[in-house]
Amino acid sequence: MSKVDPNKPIIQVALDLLETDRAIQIAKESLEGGADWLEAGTPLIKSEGMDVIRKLRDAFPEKTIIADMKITDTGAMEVEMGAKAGADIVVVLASADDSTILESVRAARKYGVKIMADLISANDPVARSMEVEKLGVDYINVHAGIDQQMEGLDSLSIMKEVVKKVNIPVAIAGGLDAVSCAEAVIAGADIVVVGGNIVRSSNVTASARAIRESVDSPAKVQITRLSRDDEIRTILESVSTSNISDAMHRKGAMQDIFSMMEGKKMIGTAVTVQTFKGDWAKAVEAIDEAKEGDVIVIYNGSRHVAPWGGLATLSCLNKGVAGVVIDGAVRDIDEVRKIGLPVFATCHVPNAGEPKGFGEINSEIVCGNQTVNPGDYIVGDDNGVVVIPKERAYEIARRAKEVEKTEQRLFEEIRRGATLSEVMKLKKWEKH
Ligand SMILES: O=C(CO)[C@H](O)[C@H](O)COP(=O)(O)O
Repeated sequence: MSKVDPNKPIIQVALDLLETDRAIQIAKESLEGGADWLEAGTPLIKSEGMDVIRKLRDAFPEKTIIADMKITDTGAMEVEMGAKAGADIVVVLASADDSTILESVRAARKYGVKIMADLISANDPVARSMEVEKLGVDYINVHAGIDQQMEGLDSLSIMKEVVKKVNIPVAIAGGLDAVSCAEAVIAGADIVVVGGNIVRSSNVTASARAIRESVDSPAKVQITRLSRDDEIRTILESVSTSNISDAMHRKGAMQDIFSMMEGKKMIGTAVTVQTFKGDWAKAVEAIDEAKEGDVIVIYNGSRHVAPWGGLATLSCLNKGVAGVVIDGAVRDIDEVRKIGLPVFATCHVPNAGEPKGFGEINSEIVCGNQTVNPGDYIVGDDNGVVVIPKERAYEIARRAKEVEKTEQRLFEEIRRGATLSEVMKLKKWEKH
């Protein structure tokens, strides 16, 4: 049964998956890495029903099992379901009505299980944590939900307040990794709830072990703070344009624009150029406006006359510009390739136009059939180029990272011998 030793923080692995057999396999691997408690995540319970709790209980008779049911109503009935299926702890939303929390607590006492109250989306989480403690819950979970995390909410600052106000064990959840787990433990967390950074890892055991080491020796973990822009760029470095397209629900990919040099990745913030067939003045003037780490994004609209070539590419390299995207043609492709700056364009041709000077720098443009504003994040690789609106850059980067993690785990399962349709249970998830 569930106990919390103040000197040994608990790692609760959140099995946010869709299939029981994969959940059991990943649970085994995470236990090997040092995880303590197994949580049947909300998506897993919705996908497989309470039977997943029964199967986890059969597979891991000695382990503490949490049913993350996020109960909002009919507290007694749902706690009974969780308890009878074999859970030790049942999760109730702290934002549920007091009557639901009280009924959940009463049923928990009757069936010999504990209640964890999840503060996700609670209006005043610190005040609510004190109220639910009085209502009799056994644990509090300070939780930034997965969608909230993607928009930058983190649970640590709230948890630091909650631990000062309640006497019951406090869990923390929401995108935790080895570094944030260490910070949470230093700040007083008794339980760290980790989902994606363990269960979507290609090496679940190693990821769980890294969390184990960090919660057991948090002082040894190096904590670095990045600016938001650096954080976005660091995440975007580790994902592909395909991952980003998935994260954007297939929006954002430029049409008919291709890498002119295979194997070169580009990440940067847009300096936009609107110009006209072959007029290269504004395109070249934009190099002087660009800062290090920018990408020059040009609408030129001709496949036959290039507004860009080798000399402009070399000027960009000198300024630290991250790359160039042209809805139109590029020339001097041999020079451009030698220089090595990432250039993406519709095609390459020999013809240059004239520097007439029509057009504009840093206005909204359409490039590759996508709207691009100055400052939007532009990512290019061998798949093509995607535009991420600057207002959603952090969120999309985080979501793309989740896509990438999920794919890494799928690659690992296919490497072990399964086919893609087996891993994804395609037949089951075809539309009914
Ligand atoms: O309950 C959840 C989502 O509502 C997750 O289980 C919890 O947030 C932990 O997962 P992650 O570490 O991926 O955020």
